[in-house]
Amino acid sequence: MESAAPSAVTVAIDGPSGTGKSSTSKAVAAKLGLRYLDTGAQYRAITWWMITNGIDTDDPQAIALAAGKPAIVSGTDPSAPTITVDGQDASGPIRTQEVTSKVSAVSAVPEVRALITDLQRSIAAEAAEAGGIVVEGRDIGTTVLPDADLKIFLTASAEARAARRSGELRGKEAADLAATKEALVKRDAADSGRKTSPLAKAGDAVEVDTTELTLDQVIECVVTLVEERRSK
Ligand SMILES: Nc1ncnc2c1ncn2[C@@H]1O[C@H](COP(=O)(O)OP(=O)(O)O)[C@@H](O)[C@H]1O
Ligand SMILES: Nc1ccn([C@@H]2O[C@H](COP(=O)(O)OP(=O)(O)O)[C@@H](O)[C@H]2O)c(=O)n1
Repeated sequence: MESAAPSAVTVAIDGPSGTGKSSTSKAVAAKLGLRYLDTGAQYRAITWWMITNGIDTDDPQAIALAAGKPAIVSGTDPSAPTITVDGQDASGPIRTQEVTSKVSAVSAVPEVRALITDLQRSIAAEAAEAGGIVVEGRDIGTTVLPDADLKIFLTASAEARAARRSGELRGKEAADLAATKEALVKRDAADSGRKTSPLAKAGDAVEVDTTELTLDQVIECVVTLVEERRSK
């Protein structure tokens, strides 16, 4: 007799920058045949659109008024995730230091969060019909998908996270370790301190400290947690 296909599963992975959310989520989704959504990329995309359209990113009212204008589309194949804004590939421009330094201000605007949250929920609902999804961000377990089957909250020391990030930047945009750490801690504080759905661990999330773990160990840990959840 053929074994039944595994039931659909929705996994929420949250945590601050550099804890390994993207790398882990992509690998776990690929291994388990799930879709993958990088919600940070969506906030970066709307920020990039604001900058290129001359909207003052220090003006929440101007951001709120413009928030509905760009069409942001995420491709959810974990082996080749994509992000477009008004049909244009935005995967490169959303990773610049300028976008990184402005994204917390844009993502704190409630109108932006409401629009992007709706988008995320519809992507997750569609994926639930096709095996499931790993969604990574800051407020997935607390706000976007409070009924997710499994919630993970990744942490790591600021030192480890800065070292990982500056390793990525080397040769591209010069950034020393101290400056990277300072920018990262500042962004954590902004994301954790905002009023509307701040970066936070959901009460029912499993916390995994990745400071002393390799990426492969983190992936294995999350795959095991998903499989345990699926077998219940
Ligand atoms: N456990 C780990 N040990 C060492 N490096 C890691 C680990 N997890 C992720 N990385 C590396 O750190 C960088 C940031 O990881 P990423 O997945 O983008 O984090 P996040 O999405 O949480 O910001 C990447 O270069 C990634 O390869
Ligand atoms: N669910 C989410 C995801 C990201 N964000 C915002 O988007 C920014 C960029 O997220 P990201 O996941 O690309 O950041 P990194 O972890 O890659 O540095 C964060 O600093 C938050 O301001 C958010 O507010 N809510």
